[in-house]
Amino acid sequence: MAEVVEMDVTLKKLKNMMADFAKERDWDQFHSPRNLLLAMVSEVGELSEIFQWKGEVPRGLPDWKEEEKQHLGEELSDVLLYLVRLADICGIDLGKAVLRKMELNGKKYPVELCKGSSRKHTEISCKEDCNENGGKEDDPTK
Ligand SMILES: Nc1ccn([C@H]2C[C@H](O)[C@@H](COP(=O)(O)OP(=O)(O)OP(=O)(O)O)O2)c(=O)n1
Repeated sequence: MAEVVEMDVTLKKLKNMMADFAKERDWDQFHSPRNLLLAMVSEVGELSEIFQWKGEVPRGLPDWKEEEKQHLGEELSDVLLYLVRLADICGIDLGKAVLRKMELNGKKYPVELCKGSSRKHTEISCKEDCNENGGKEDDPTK
């Protein structure tokens, strides 16, 4: 098995690694936005297959064999790598975008309204919880 070099992983490093990987193989021609999106979705399918028919599984997957966990890691990695590459090819700074999105998520789901509830933000009750606009607006960020 190939030796795995331990190093700090950043989105920027992964982006550069994927760019080098494609360039070395003259694969830039295949890495179009649509192709990468389809490749990522098919890897999501492979990821789903691992969980298919197993029913709910406990967190940490305590009963899974090492090979099964390794396989899971491989499929998760494929999804991540294609996602990083797709963002790059589309000219999206994924690091910047994800930090901005986390900030938006925090505003959309304020702790005081959402703690212990899995309701979608459109279902958070404004009538009881933020009645400044007569309950007309469901989205607390607007
Ligand atoms: N045109 C391609 C083909 C592959 N890869 C890279 C990104 C993924 O991490 C991995 C995907 O390889 P495969 O398509 O061979 O998929 P799997 O590794 O899942 O193998 P299999 O489909 O046989 O299970 O290789 C890539 O960047 N560009």
